[in-house]
Amino acid sequence: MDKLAEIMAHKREEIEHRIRPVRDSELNRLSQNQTGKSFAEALRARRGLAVIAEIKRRSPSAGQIAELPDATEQARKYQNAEVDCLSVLTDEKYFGGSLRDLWNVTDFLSDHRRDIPCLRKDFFVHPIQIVEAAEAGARCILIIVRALEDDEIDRLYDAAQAAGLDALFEVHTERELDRALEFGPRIVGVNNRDLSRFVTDLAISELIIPQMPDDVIPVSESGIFTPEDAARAHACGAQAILVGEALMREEDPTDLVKAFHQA
Ligand SMILES: O=P(O)(O)OC[C@@H](O)[C@@H](O)c1c[nH]c2ccccc12
Repeated sequence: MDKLAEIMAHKREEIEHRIRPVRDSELNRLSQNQTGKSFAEALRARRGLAVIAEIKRRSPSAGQIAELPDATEQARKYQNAEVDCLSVLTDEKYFGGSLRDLWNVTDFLSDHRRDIPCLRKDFFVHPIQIVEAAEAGARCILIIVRALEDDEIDRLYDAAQAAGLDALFEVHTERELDRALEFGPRIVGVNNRDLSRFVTDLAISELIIPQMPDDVIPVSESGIFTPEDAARAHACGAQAILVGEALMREEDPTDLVKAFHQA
């Protein structure tokens, strides 16, 4: 079994005991709590290349990246570095994150009156995870096209919209882009990393981003370490980059974020 299939199988099992029917009325109520910028608005507000900074302790491909007992410490660094959005990994088993991290981070941001929208980065399969995301203060969820059936994507995207959340559609091939576009996404990320084999190649963004229609916000994800990498992503049309490991490894990410913004 490839790694993504293994993670998805685990995720389906992990959430099984939390699954219950989720009504539109519940999602609509959640949408009323939201304040501040949406995820898409924050990306569009940046002139030049927007930066989505990820809080990630470890991953199946990189192994251990950072100890980080408290996710808000990293959120503070990212906030000071003036990133445009945050991505908080909430998967425990493979990435060492938790839903608690997301709650802590969004509490921290609102305590400091910082309007930085957060993505709940996890393997979404059921609308209950969208309820959890919205309750924890996320403004965006992730839809990994390769990992889901069409009817699951439909159900997740409908639920996200009912809850007032954006969805980042993640693709890795041209075929997956075509599939994603059927759903009318507003934000599409090209994962430069093949989640089945963990090979990373920026040429994947260079192939796929130019094929996106003008009304989507193109994001280049994974394997971006240097300002030159960011410039490559920007040059092929990315409006935003999603960066985890490179920023997690900086004692102070300010200079690197600045260089990414100017790439
Ligand atoms: O640490 P990197 O190489 O900068 O990558 C960040 C992000 O793109 C990556 O963590 C990621 C992209 N898609 C995912 C889906 C699930 C978990 C993680 C991911």
